[in-house]
Amino acid sequence: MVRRPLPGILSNRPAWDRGRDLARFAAEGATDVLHPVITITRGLRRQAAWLHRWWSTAPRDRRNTTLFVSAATLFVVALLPYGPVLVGISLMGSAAWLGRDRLQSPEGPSEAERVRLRCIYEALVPYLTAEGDPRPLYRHEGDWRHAFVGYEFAQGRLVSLRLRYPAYFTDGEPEARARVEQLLHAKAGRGREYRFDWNEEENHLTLTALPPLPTAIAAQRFVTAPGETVLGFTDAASARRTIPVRVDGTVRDAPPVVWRTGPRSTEPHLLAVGRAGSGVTTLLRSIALQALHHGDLLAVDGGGTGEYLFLSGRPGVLAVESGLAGVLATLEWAAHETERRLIAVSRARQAGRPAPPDTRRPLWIIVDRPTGLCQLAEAEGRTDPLRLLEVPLRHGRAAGVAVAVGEQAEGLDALGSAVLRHANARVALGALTAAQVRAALGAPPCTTPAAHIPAGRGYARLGDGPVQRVQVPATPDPYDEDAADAHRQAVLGVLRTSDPRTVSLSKSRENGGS
Ligand SMILES: Nc1ncnc2c1ncn2[C@@H]1O[C@H](COP(=O)(O)OP(=O)(O)OP(=O)(O)O)[C@@H](O)[C@H]1O
Repeated sequence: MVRRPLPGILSNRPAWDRGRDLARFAAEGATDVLHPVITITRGLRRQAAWLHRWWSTAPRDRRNTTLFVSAATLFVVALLPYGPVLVGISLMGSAAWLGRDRLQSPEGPSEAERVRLRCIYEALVPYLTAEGDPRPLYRHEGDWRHAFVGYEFAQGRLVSLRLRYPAYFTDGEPEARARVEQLLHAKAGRGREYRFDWNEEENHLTLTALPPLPTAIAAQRFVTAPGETVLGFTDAASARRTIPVRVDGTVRDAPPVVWRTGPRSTEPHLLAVGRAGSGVTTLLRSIALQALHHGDLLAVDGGGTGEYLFLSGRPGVLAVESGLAGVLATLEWAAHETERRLIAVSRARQAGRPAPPDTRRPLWIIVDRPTGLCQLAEAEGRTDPLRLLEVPLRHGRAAGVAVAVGEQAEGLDALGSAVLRHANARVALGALTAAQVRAALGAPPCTTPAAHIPAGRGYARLGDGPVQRVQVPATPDPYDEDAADAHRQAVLGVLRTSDPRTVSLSKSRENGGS
């Protein structure tokens, strides 16, 4: 009888060799048997990670809506016959699909990406190492994997990088941060905007390449409550909510920067600064259009360019002035009106009555480029227009008067203390230096400058809040023939909807009236 040979692992090889083979054999067998479980677990983990990422970046209102819809769907499914079983099977199926081995896309960075990461690591060595550190995180020929805890590339370009830094790095000093940010900006690829999030508690820095903000949103009636004004649109991650906007004939959600005015506002007045042609007038025009839905408006055109003349004679527009005499008369009236409202409101409050109706409609004072007029007033020995603006600035909040001032960045110092003290909603537009943005907002810009800055692009800061990127909606002078026709028509469309005569006419047409 022929004796069959024993399997290799049971042959007369050394005992330790056989032990190792047995262990490998058992591990391979277990992996084969448990493969579906491992795949599904990996898929579930990927689903959970995706959900966590979405949850931490989505605006709160969207999270609440999704939570509500999911809970309602689960409730309905639970009532259906076999509903929970079917949901379980679908979940496992999608987890198995997500968790499959993706052999085509090998884990880890490609050779070119590894070279890029190593280059960034080496460049950071002089900035993040201190003499005497026995185990430096950053050292020449060191391992970048210990320092870079997360990274992402898209089409060969770095789009996010999360790095650790030693606890002794002076991350509280703006200059030290700026040095690291400048270096990363250069190494990660110029031409894009980057945001840097410093986590001082955990000694982590996250760099994120930001996509440009959309520039296609034009003037329109925004879905806001009374007292809310949309200054522009920002990143989804830094907005608390989204609002529906019409863009090229379709409606989509966009995250707005909303400025609140009125008696409970902590930033009742606004100051916008920018370079020439950066879009300050456009922002003030956009504010004026929104103001007309609920209030009355005074417009002072200090530049005398006639860019507010389209507002003259519209319902709710009390005056549009550009000459010094007219401006002084208008601002004097505004100061008296503020005092009158203040007295009326205070008397009503003392008598325990609600504020009288003639104080409730907000009054808006839009002042574009006042410093030129101040110079003129001084030369002619007349009252300083900014001095007349002090009463609305000081008492406007209680009296329902909101002031929005626009000025060139170079004229910031000439604005006077009342504007700088009371106008706490701030916007800085155009290609300003970091120092100019800091002077305008009281805080540095939250991103590196973009290579191309479209008109209406900049930063906004409400009070002591965070600095946000902002893109002002395109709101040209409708009589400006150089502006896009669609944008001019959009402005005229908003004016029509805020005209009570047009609104009542269209309502009566809808009701079949003549
Ligand atoms: N958000 C925007 N979207 C599209 N175009 C804009 C936007 N903001 C401004 N523009 C365009 O840029 C040009 C300059 O805008 P604007 O007059 O508002 O700037 P400014 O800062 O007031 O400058 P100026 O000193 O020339 O008055 C205009 O042609 C305007 O239509």
